[in-house]
Amino acid sequence: LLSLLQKSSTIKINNPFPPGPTHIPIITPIIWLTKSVSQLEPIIKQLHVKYGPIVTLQIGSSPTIFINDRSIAHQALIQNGSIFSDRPVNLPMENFISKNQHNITSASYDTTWRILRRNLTAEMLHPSRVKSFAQTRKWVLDVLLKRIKTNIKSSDSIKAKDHIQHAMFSLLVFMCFGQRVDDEKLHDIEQGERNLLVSLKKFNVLNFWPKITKILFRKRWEELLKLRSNQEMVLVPLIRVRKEAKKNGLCNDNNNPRAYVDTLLDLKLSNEGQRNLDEGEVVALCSEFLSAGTDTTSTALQWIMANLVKHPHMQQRIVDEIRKVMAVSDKEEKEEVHEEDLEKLPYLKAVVLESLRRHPPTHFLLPHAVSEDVAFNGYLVPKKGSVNFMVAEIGRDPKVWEDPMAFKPERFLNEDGSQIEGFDITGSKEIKMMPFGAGRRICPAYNLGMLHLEYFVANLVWNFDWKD
Ligand code: HEM
Repeated sequence: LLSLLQKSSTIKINNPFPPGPTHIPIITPIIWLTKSVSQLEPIIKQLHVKYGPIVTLQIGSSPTIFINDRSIAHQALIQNGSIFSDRPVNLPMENFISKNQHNITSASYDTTWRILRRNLTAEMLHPSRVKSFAQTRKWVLDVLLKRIKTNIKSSDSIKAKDHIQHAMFSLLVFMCFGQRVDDEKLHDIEQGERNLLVSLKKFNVLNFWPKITKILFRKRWEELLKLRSNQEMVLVPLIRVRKEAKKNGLCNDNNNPRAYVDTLLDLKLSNEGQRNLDEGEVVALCSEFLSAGTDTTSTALQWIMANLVKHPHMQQRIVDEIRKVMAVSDKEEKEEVHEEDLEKLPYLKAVVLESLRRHPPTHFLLPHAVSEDVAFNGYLVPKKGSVNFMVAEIGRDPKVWEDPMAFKPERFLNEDGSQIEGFDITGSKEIKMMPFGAGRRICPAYNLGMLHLEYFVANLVWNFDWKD
């Protein structure tokens, strides 16, 4: 199964596409295009059973290759990372939203991507920067606990999902714009983001011959323009407020940590004549920050809490672990589990990891692409097309995980309850699960994501008993 990666003009002639279902031009590509990701997933699983670990589906105008084997994923993303780290060319409507791929998620694997990604990792995700938002996390936690308490007073049951989403969104909005916004504004921002994301599929038709379809489907095109301008109407004032504050030297003290938008306003694109980002590009990057960081974390948090409701003894074990670390006999004695305490809570971490393995919030990565046509495991992976990885399947490989469908945090612990040494969530030596991806395009915020999950889960179980 050794990957023989050839790069030559004979590749196309000598290597077929990976196998897949019969392709009937125009008809099957459109059928696949109309399916949502959740409709496609079971179909692709079946294709893997029939054809093996690498399959092709012709979705729309280009082939989409799916890989469900962890070793082959490692070969692609780590061993051949420099080739498999591109993104497919954006469809015209995606380009419209991402400002011509001027954001991290959709940028080609090139200098612009490097500049934007380095800005995020160095300026926001460096441990010292993450620490500067500890007060913000505490504030968000307080609001979350208060909202749940108020909810409990007025009703027997709570809809945890709404509270969790609200918390994650307000946290990311603060990190992005450096200010607390009221609930009404928060709602407007969230709606603006969600409406664009949810309705993207509806605008698919505009990707084909846009010049013509924009006229034929004029209403739809106008609707997209409206959604984009609504988003700008909400985000631009927040950006301008920060611009003014920066001019007046009001940003960047201890109570006012450097926000993501500050870093974007300072950023210079060295590959484009040292120009600054324009306002539309700042909007696109802020929007990416909010959408990449909120739904993923809040979905993961909901899965963890659901598992703790289902397994009360695990919830109790976390509470006992916290009690020991905080050296208190009763929950009521100390309200907050501090961030510094988290590293002393191996069982908590094991629960979080097990939930990310068993219920990764995204079942696929973002689509990857190769930077040139390559022969990979005897197949052609064409430059024009995309490659994706079955994240959920890979984390449930029975060759790595005994009884893979069972929820067993102990997998991540030694017999004595301590953390197993050397488990690497980034998969650089070996991929055993990949909730954050792997390789050069791995989620740059995987440490921040883990911190958010551990901090909020610890405090949610410390403050309340969660029951069905
Ligand atoms: C539990 C939380 C999170 C999970 C499970 C998660 C998962 C992922 C996954 C699977 C990818 C795709 C990797 C690929 O295509 O190979 C990704 C990319 C990304 N994530 Fe996250 N993420 C989380 C939190 C966050 C947060 C909090 C932020 C920002 C503050 C963030 C920012 C990004 C960005 C910018 C990318 C694009 C990276 C690139 O294309 O180079 N993520 N994430």
